[in-house]
Amino acid sequence: MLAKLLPGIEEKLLYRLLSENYQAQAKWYALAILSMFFVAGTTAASAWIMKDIVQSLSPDEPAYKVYGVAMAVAAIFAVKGIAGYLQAVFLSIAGNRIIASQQIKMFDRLIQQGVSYFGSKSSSDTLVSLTQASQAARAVLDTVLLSFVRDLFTLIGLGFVMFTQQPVLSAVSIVTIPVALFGIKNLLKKVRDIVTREMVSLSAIIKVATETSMGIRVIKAFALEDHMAARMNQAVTRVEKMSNSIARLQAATMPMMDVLSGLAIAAILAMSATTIFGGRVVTSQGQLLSFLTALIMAYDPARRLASMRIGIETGLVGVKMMYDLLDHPITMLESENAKPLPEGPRQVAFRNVSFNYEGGNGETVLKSLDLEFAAGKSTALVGPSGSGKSTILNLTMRLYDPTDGQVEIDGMDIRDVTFASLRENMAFVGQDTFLFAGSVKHNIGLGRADATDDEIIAAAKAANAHDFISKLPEGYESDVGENGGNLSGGQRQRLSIARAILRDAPILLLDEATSALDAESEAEIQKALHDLSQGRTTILIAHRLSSVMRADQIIVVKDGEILEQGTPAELLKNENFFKRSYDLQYDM
Ligand SMILES: Nc1ncnc2c1ncn2[C@@H]1O[C@H](COP(=O)(O)OP(=O)(O)OP(=O)(O)O)[C@@H](O)[C@H]1O
Repeated sequence: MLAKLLPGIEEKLLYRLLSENYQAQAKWYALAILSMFFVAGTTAASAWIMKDIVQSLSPDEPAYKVYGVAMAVAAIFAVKGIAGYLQAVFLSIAGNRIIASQQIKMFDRLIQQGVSYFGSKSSSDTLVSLTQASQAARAVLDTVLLSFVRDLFTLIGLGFVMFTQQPVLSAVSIVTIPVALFGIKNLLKKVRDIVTREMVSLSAIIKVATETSMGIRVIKAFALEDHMAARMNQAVTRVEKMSNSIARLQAATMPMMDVLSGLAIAAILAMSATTIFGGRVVTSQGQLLSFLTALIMAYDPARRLASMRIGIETGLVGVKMMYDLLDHPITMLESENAKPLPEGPRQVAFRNVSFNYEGGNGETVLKSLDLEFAAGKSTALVGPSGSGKSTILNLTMRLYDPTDGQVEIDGMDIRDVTFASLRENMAFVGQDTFLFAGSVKHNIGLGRADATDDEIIAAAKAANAHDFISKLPEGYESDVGENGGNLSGGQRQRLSIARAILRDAPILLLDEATSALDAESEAEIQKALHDLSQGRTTILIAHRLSSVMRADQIIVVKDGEILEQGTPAELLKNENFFKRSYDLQYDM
């Protein structure tokens, strides 16, 4: 119904926002609405009582009447004050709950999304949705409620006072309403467009800020300070401009309403001296004062009601962003019939797998691959940069689904396996080691939720990390800094190896797991990883061929196809890609 009263507004969006949230916060909204009735009632009463104040001051009236009116005035304003306070508090409680619940809902949706979703959306847009959009949802609900309940009922109350006191003059003042609405309609057209552009610019500010914080080393090394400052300046200026435009549009309703009310009051005053049907329009001073007070008091709620659509339009831009995020189809769904992996040796196989990235350059990254990673054995993937090695690991972890064919573990299509079971069975160490905010212990402990302190220390020892951790100011309790910024690349890598060791999973995936280590540490960790890989199905990617030589099997991938395959010794026997790379690296 509301949407019908507000033609032109995105009805579905508004209806959905209202139906989902009013129900969830019904108690608080009911209390807020109840308080609003009191605010509306007491506002009308405070105008009505003007007549009694004037009349009670006449010398003919007895003193007790003056006391009575004085007490009534005190009571009306006390109730109005309390109701106003309660209305604001209840509305805020409901509003803040809505912000919190929408943020949680959005994050739940976000975290369920597959990796491809994050590739297609910028992190700054996501941040704007999480912060601004939920605030916008609250603002729209507040506007609708305040305007439709408090302002509308206040106006009805004041209109009642006006009509009962001065029917003819009230009829005259109503003439101004269509004029005001016509003016507002013209302002509305621009609002949505400007607010949308403001949100985009806001996202640009966040993007520059995040990039500055993440890439500060590159910025300093290449003296990009001015470049970044110019980008920030541009984004900030754009938001400033948009905000000013919105403020101008919103404020434009004020002078319009001011002029209209001034004209109405002047016309009414002039008319009060007029005679209609042989009698003066105004019969008593008290009634005229009541009427004028009601008219002046009606100004604010009328202005808010008139500009309500601007407020709603502004907020709905954010609400749309919020629903875009909430409604975005989950890009990686667990199958309805998904089951945990049964006991098994954990052989991994690619059956006729083809794959290309959505939003990639359109080229097929993996071409009808048939691969077998023997259970409990280690297989090294070798090949030129961009040949598809990391993509093979991505598909093994089911970060993406094959475009064609299937990936199997012990003969079971991994699309039929629960995510929990799939992840439980795998440990991964990548070239970009990511650490989370918190202590060293916390970061290693993420490998297995129930790990004891002793197990964490044992994993750190196995990853050759215990010595450097012990030298940190607070040992295992030391903070790693944002994305491990307090640690060196090699130290971060050792922590992520410790995390994988702790996980103790039957399938081990290593993507350049030792790339950030110096030769000495690398040799030690190679040994640790080699020990770890014993009895586990291990797939490792390494550029240094020394790491590869320990593998049971080598698969050479080029342009998404298998070029060569065999044990290291077998491959070295013939003239081939692997042999040439080997000779080049060892300068033979
Ligand atoms: N998220 C992605 N979106 C689109 N294209 C991608 C994505 N990740 C990789 N690619 C493309 O897929 C191809 C294979 O990349 P992949 O990372 O698997 O190669 P790689 O053999 O592991 O390379 P490197 O040895 O350099 O790490 C490349 O052409 C790359 O540009």
